[in-house]
Amino acid sequence: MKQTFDIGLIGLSVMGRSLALNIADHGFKVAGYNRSPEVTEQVMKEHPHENLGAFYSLEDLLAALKKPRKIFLMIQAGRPVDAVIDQLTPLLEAGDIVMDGGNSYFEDTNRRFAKLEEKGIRYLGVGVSGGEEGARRGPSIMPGGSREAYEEVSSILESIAAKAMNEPCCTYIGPKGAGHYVKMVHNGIEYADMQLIAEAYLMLKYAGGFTNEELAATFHEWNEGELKSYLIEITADIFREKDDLAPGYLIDHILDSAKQKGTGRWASIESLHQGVDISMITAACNARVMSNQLEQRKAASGLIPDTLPAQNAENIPYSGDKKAFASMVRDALYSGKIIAYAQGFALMNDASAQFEWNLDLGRIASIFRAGCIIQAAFLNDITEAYHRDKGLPNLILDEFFLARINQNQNSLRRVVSTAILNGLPVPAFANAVSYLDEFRSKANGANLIQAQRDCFGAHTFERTDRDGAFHHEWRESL
Ligand SMILES: NC(=O)C1=CN([C@@H]2O[C@H](COP(=O)(O)OP(=O)(O)OC[C@H]3O[C@@H](n4cnc5c(N)ncnc54)[C@H](OP(=O)(O)O)[C@@H]3O)[C@@H](O)[C@H]2O)C=CC1
Ligand SMILES: O=C(CO)[C@H](O)[C@H](O)COP(=O)(O)O
Repeated sequence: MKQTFDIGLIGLSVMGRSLALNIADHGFKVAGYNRSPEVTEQVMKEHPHENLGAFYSLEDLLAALKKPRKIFLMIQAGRPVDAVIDQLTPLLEAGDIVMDGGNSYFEDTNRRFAKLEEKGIRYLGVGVSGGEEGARRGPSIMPGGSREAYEEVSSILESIAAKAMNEPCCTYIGPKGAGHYVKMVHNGIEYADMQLIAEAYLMLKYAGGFTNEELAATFHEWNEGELKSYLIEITADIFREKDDLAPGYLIDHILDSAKQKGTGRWASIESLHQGVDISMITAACNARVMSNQLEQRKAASGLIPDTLPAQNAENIPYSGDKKAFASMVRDALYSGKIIAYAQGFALMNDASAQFEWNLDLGRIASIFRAGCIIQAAFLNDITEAYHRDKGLPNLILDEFFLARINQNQNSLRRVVSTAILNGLPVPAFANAVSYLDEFRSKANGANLIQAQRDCFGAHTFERTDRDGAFHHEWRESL
């Protein structure tokens, strides 16, 4: 068989077929393969393309690829990736390049990288974001692993990536699993951003009495300013969608219980390992978990009133000025968003040091500007913040974001207090305030924790007035 294909794409489900067609559109010849042959047949029937060829065995697929062979896996993360790598390995040669574009756990990517490196096979863990539409028209791409291998596939990946200010939203991230790590944090930020938007919706709907049309108009207006982003844009449109199975709006017929595939949870678990506070991302994961407790929530809502009747009068959230109320929620959302992104970037900053990955956070922010789910106008501001200071330890400390936080923190506090007084759950907003206060406060109460630890376990403490580790014989003189 003639080796005429530039790249092999394994997995032709939603993401794989969209990427295959995107690559084919850019003039590269793509050899497509899917475990279930009927999927391949369907793709070829529904999306015929002069640069896309169908293959029904891995042997035939590999025989058709130019050397060194470039293979892109776009399959279910976890065991399937190991299974396919095991099938591919005996067919591969040293120098071939395997890329995993799925949402793989970065530690799995570290392991696969090392295993294939022993055989001289070059491995890239490639984070891809943008959903089906992004994959088809231009995703944000986060490749990590062998840099030398990246240089050989960069022309393909950079040509299919989204473009922001004429720059491809694709860059080499770092060694081993760094690309999948960054995708994991991207998804963690995605969870927090979505949770903040959901909480803003709760506030406007239940505290402010906004109708779906008013919600749509408000979110559309927000999308014209600093909050401009893909998630705000789709949210605005979601409120306008009419139901096709029942009267009214679709949003009001969707079960109040959110699913997750796990990438946000990985970010949260990893933050505990690393010792970095990403409380808003963790809160967003927990909010989805709690939303799944439908039976218990139903029982509890009948048992626990949202506010004490005597206090109801004080809890009236606003005077009736919907514009002013929306403006307060908007400012709170913007502050919350800054803090959520600050947490995600702080986690990556720490990983960069701990794993010696030398992550370029400014460049990472710049590839999030288009193509991905968290694409937002303010990623330009994050990019600029890292241009001002490459080693910025926390985004909140950048002059631009500091000014915005100081301008809007009052709205954030008012939204959280209004929500709490009215029994509306706002875990992401509440964690944003707590994080800010823990970050800015001169006193966190940790001196008392240290005293307790030393008292019950002689764990020692440091002093404010002299160096060293001290132990005190507590309660002896009492
Ligand atoms: N959907 C999305 O919006 C996004 C998805 N991703 C990630 O991209 C990857 C692909 O996602 P998506 O397109 O949604 O599809 P799925 O995650 O649903 O995966 C389906 C694909 O995996 C293949 N597969 C599953 N098990 C095996 C196996 N043991 N051996 C070989 N192939 C197997 C399926 O083949 P078969 O048809 O034979 O079952 C099919 O091609 C996932 O890792 C996902 O997390 C990343 C960004 C966005
Ligand atoms: O990777 C993605 C976007 O970048 C997926 O859309 C994301 O995995 C969705 O995650 P979950 O199902 O956990 O909400």
